[in-house]
Parts: sequence; structure tokens; C-alpha cells
Amino acid sequence: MADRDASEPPGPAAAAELRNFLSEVPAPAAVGHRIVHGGPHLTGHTLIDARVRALLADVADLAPLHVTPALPVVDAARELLPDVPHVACFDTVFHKDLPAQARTYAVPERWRAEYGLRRYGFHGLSYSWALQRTAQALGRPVDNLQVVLVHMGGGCSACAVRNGRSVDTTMGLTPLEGLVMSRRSGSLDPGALLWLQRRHGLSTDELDDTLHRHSGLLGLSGTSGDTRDLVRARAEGDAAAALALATFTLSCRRGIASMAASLDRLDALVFTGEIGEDQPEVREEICSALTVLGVRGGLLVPELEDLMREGHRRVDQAGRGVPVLVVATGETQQIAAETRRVLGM
Ligand SMILES: Nc1ncnc2c1ncn2[C@@H]1O[C@H](COP(=O)(O)OP(=O)(O)O)[C@@H](O)[C@H]1O
Ligand SMILES: CC(=O)OP(=O)(O)O
Ligand SMILES: [Mg+2]
Repeated sequence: MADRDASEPPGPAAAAELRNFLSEVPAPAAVGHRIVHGGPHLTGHTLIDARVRALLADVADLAPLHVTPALPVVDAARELLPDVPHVACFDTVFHKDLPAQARTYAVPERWRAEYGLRRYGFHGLSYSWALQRTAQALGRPVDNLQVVLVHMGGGCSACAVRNGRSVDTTMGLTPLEGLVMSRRSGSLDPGALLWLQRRHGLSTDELDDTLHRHSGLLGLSGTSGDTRDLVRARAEGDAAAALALATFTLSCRRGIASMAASLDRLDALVFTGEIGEDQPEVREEICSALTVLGVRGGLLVPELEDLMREGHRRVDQAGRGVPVLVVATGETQQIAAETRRVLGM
């Protein structure tokens, strides 16, 4: 269930699927749930009780691809395992202390106060994991590191970390802002959305569906939201695949460079997420064009099995600029660790 593609909500199938899964594994002592959005009130990982469940329902529309389909899974799990604690682990927690200037949108006070418009940031479980692995790999304490972390998977984002804390990130109120993603658009001129509604009569539902499910790499290529397919297609002369990859990697470079603007120095650039892990062409195309930040191309390509076994690899050529690391995605391990922490296990 944890590996399900977020673009396909589990819906009512959740209980049956979960029952099958549980019949195949040892009885758990606790369950940790990845919840992408904690909203304004859930600012720490926490035991799920009736109050927390109600707060989750209240923020679901801020992450419709994620929290909406996660709720039936939470309910099914709590029903199937009523005697074990269930813990909600949030993507947003890592970013909870974003500086005011980084979390604020330039809209009137009323929108910020009444509607709660602000940047939250996501992929925090992945970033927490990647940050610890980066500190290990560099042999330096987390609280003295200034790094840019980039998570590229179904959703893609970048984050500036200063002394162990997230100080800026590309995702916003919802996980739709920022970098071009697999099937999500990332940032768009807000004027374009107004114009599409006024001039072309697009409805809210059409915008929602198109921006969340038919854009990004998929929308650009017309064939796939998976960089493995696109790298292959580009080599065979597919111009749309080439444009999709070029647009994607430029968007990642812009994201990385904008994150660097919140740091004094760049101790490392860190890639994680499925694309970050297993698409060396994308890493190379991003890094070789970031010389302005002291990042260099000519990256090493570790065997995926080595990366998975060891958890992280430095891929820059020593002595040639900013260290570049690849960290195997650790959201699941981070959820397990946070769940134990919440329960004092
Ligand atoms: N090179 C790649 N390797 C793996 N997944 C990729 C790659 N490029 C794009 N993807 C997309 O990233 C997603 C990875 O799956 P998953 O981890 O379940 O999604 P998410 O990152 O949204 O949690 C899938 O939607 C997949 O199509
Ligand atoms: C927050 C988010 O975009 O998550 P994912 O990459 O898993 O879709
Ligand atoms: Mg993922």
C-alpha cells in the first residue's frame, strides 16, 4: 500500500488490499501512516485519535492527490488493527519553522489570515532521512550543514537546509507548486489560470484534473511521466520527450538555484526520490549546467544495488566542486523511526 502510485486513489479497495497485506506479514506493534499535509494545527507527528482524524479530514482538500486517498487507508488500518497505536507522520513537519519570508505569499492580509494562505512545503520525511544520511556521508554534524536537497519522484521539490532546519522549499500551500513533476505541472503563471477560466471557460474541476494528472513530464511528452521512458524515447529521436526532459531539468536547476539563495554556502547538493536515485542522465544534466553554484558535471554512476545496500553515495569527482550525493529514498524508514519516537518505543 505504501508503494501505491499517489495518482490512483485506493478508495473502497483499501480495506481488502490492506487485509491481504496484513495476512502476509507479522502482526505489527504499531502503524505509521504517511500523511502529506498536517495543515495549520498538526505540526508534529502524532497518535491518530478522533480529534486528529477530524483535523485530517479538514486538510484533505489541500493535498487532494495524497490526503484524500490516504484517509480510507487510515480508517481501514485502524479498523483492522484496533488494538495497536496508529501514528500520523507528516511531510509538512520538517518545514514547520520556515522563516516568515519563506512561508509568506504576497497577498493581502485577509487572504493570509482568513483563508490561511501560506507555504507549507512537503517531502519532509524524505528530506529528514536524506539530511541524516548526508551528514553521515560527509562526516559532519547536521547542525553545521548548509545543503540543497532535491526530491524527484512522482512529486518533485527542492529544499534549502541551514543548520539542520528547512529554511526554504519550492512546494507551497499544496504539493502542486514548484518544480515540474511526473504528472503535475508545478508552478504556472497565476495569470494563466485566470485567463484559462475567463477566456476559455475552463472549470475548476478541469483545471484541477489537468494540472494534477495530465501535466508535467506526461503532459509535455504526451507519452510518459517516467524519465526512464523519456530518456529512451529521446535517444530514438522523440522531440517531445527531449523537450519534456529539458524543461524538467531546467525547472530543477531553477529550483536548486533559488534554494541556494537562502544559504551562505553550499556544502552539498543531494538527490533523492525515484528519479534522483535511478536516473543518472537527469542528475548529470542538472549538475553540469549548475557551474554558477560551483556544482560540476562528470558525475559518477553508482550501481543501483550498491546505492540501495549502502543507502547513499557521493557521485561528484573529488576535488571538482561542491559534493553531490545520491541518497536512496527513506520515507518508509523515516516513518518507522518517527512512529517509534512518538510512542517512545
Ligand atoms: N526514473 C524513474 N524511476 C522511478 N519512478 C519514476 C521515474 N520517473 C518518473 N517516475 C514516477 O515517479 C513515481 C514513483 O512512484 P511513487 O514513489 O509511488 O510515487 P511518489 O513519488 O509520488 O510517492 C511514479 O509515478 C513514476 O511513474
Ligand atoms: C508531496 C508529494 O508530492 O509526494 P509524492 O512525491 O509522494 O507524490
Ligand atoms: Mg515516492
